[in-house]
Amino acid sequence: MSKGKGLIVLAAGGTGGHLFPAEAIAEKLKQNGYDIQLVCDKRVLSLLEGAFLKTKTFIITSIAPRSGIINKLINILLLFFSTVKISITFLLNRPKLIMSFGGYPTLPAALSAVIFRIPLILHEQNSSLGQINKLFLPFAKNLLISFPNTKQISSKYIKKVVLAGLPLRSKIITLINSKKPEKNKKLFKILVIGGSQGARIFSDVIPQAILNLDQSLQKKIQITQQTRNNLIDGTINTYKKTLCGYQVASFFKNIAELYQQHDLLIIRAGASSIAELMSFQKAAIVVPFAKAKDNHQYHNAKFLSDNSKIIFKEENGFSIDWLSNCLKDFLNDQQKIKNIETSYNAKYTSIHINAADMITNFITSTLIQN
Ligand SMILES: CC(=O)N[C@H]1[C@@H](OP(=O)(O)OP(=O)(O)OC[C@H]2O[C@@H](n3ccc(=O)[nH]c3=O)[C@H](O)[C@@H]2O)O[C@H](CO)[C@@H](O)[C@@H]1O
Repeated sequence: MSKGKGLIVLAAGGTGGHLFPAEAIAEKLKQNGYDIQLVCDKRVLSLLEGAFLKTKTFIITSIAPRSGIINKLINILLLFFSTVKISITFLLNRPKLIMSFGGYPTLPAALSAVIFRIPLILHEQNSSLGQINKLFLPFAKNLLISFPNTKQISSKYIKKVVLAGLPLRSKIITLINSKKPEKNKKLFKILVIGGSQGARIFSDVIPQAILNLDQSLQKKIQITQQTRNNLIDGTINTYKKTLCGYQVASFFKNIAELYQQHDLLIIRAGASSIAELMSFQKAAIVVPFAKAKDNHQYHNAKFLSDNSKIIFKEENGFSIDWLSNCLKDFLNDQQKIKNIETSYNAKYTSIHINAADMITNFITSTLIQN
């Protein structure tokens, strides 16, 4: 039973890219006296932290989304059962509002919201509208978008669309607003992040590119790399052949400190990574995941490269030779880092920093109007 201002359900699943923006909103809504419930799938359970640690969580059942008709049928059946279960909890708990962050694990909560006529607000993290958000847009009260000119939104629903930005967790905002640490002039620090799940291409290319450099340049590099569990040993084995300093792990919880401490980021173009990069205004090489649905990472990276001088490199051009030359250029002229850091279009550098407050106010006023 709700003790505070009422219950709000947040639906997010699949990856950190969906879960972390929801966590940022949960923090704010809790501070504002709302009770929160989370609907997610089991793939993100290991990522639950902060506001979600003490939040009632409803786990929807599904299997990994693979191609093949049998897999699809099983998933449809499991999603149907989850919808029935969630509908029952909605009947018992009567949430005031459902906010859905897209991805198929949000389907049961969004569908239950439509069935019981509970106000539904959608949040789209990417520069291109995802399938599940597209499906529910006709029924939703509003669609909050993270980037201007988000693609794939039918002009019929344009009045529902509000540019809100991508909410960042408070532990990240605190560091964005804090004093930058002094730069270590002797070392060139590189941070490699492949989204919440790591990226194979970074383990295939980056250690070899560093090995290709002269030893005098290798010595100047300190690299912190996130990669998949099964790639950690291979990645470390190549770094052992170089003279660079290295740290390799499958996930770093202190991501904001790492952004602050490093000179150059090599990252995928997941929406949260892009929003964090824009907010920290770091030098970066951005390599979109070519198989992302509707090529949404390409569009995220394109928006960023249209509004800064970051290096936008598609997967097919991200080769060992190309990266060795690129790193050589940075090591020989570190002014290049400064040039990128100062190139961000000021119009968009604070949008994501303010997004959690903006969205919380939006939800509060939506509830007052109802
Ligand atoms: C492969 C894929 O399709 N990924 C999608 C997924 O996000 P995915 O989780 O891959 O990527 P995002 O960049 O959106 O989010 C990653 C988040 O994890 C954090 N992080 C990452 C590594 C680490 O060691 N520590 C850490 O804290 C990052 O700071 C960031 O907040 O959903 C996003 C939102 O719909 C999409 O834009 C991405 O394209």
